[in-house]
Amino acid sequence: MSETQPARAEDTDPTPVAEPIPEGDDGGYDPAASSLQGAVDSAVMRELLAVRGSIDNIDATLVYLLAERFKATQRVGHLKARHRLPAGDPGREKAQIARLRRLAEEAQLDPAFAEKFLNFIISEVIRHHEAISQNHQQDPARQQRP
Ligand SMILES: C=C(O[C@@H]1C=C(C(=O)O)C=C[C@H]1O)C(=O)O
Repeated sequence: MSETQPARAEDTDPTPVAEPIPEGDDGGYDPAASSLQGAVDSAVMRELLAVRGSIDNIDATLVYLLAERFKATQRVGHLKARHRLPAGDPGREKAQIARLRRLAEEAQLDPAFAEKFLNFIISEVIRHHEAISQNHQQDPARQQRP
């Protein structure tokens, strides 16, 4: 950059930018990995792999969705820690579970599974909130506001 040119945003912006993932770099993931390779008819294998392509897309979406959900619940955790609120909120959970069970029924998903899945996530969230609260009590000044 010459002395006379104004600084560009990319020269001055301190926000770290993630390295772009090179196209086609799937971390060595083999979508055709299977213990059935060679043991099933090739047409059946082709159909299986085609459906598995959709499953892979759905699983990737689930990871992104969960990452966003945990970002949101981390914010709730910091808010609760700052205001000394309890990690869990059973009243809220009861309402969420009833709602998700209804949605699951509409979507032809087993409502018992939907409830188990939500409870599994919530228990992890509560664990995070307890840790955030402990850290906050030990060192309130170090708590960042995400
Ligand atoms: C995220 C919260 O904290 C806990 C986790 C919840 C969740 O993961 O949905 C719901 C209620 C709380 O037990 C909250 O209070 O909103």
